[in-house]
Amino acid sequence: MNTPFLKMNGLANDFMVVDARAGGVRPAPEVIRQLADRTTGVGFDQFITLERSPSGADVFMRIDNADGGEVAACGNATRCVASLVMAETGKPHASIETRAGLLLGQRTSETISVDMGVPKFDWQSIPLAEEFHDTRAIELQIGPVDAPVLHSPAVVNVGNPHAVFFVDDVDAHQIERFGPLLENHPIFPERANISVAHVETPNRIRIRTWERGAGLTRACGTGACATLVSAARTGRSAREAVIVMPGGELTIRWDERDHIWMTGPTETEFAGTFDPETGAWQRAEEAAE
Ligand SMILES: N[C@@H](CCC[C@H](N)C(=O)O)C(=O)O
Repeated sequence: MNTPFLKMNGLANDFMVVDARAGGVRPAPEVIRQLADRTTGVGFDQFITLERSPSGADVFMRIDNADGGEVAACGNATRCVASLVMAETGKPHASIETRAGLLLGQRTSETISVDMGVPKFDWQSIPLAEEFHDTRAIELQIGPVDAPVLHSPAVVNVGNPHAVFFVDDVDAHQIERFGPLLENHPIFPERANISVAHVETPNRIRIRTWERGAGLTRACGTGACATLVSAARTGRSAREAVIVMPGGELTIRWDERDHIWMTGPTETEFAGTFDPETGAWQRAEEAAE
């Protein structure tokens, strides 16, 4: 049980972070699933491994969902990693390489801002299993054909695939029930993250997100980014808004260069050690007793 880790979160969307640059080891998928369990494991939404960047960025961030599947983007974790790198280097900025591309983070007073890159709207980039020329509202619905519960989502790739259903009340829908159905719908060959969004004002949107590979989370950074660009491109919101989630608020801005900026807090909860082979773990303070 000798591999150190940090337990961190961004608005209660939480992560187990391991530094492989310092000898840490990324466990096998079945051990990640075991560690993700909130009763016997550390409990988290994503497992984050920091590696040396082959492209000269400050760090390469590898992302595994709680189900053990590797994915290319994680907004809240990107802020947490940016915070760690800036503390390490003493610089007010950080470059983070991911499978979705190079992301730049910067400290802004008490929070962290990250340039999450440019959204992709074409159906092949989401990706979708069939051609849709207008991805602002695709033909997908849940419920009776003549009275669908949810329908016509906007879809976008912000480093990962998202579907956003615009509704009048995000708490009026059983996202725990329809989330898995939509996440695994055949229209999404790589599955998808599913959000319901209520545009309260052009600058304030409330969302709940069922995450691919993690389920219902308290916040989703890429979900917030996907929602903002989908609301703005359909004329429902401005290009900057506060996104309100059960775990807290993010400010998302879609700038004039088509880049999405995400700003919000990060938190380090505790340190610990674990065995990457067995999944045994303990908090640092327990080890000190
Ligand atoms: N919680 C993350 C999203 C993590 C990955 C997502 N579940 C996926 O599978 O694409 C965020 O804050 O963006």
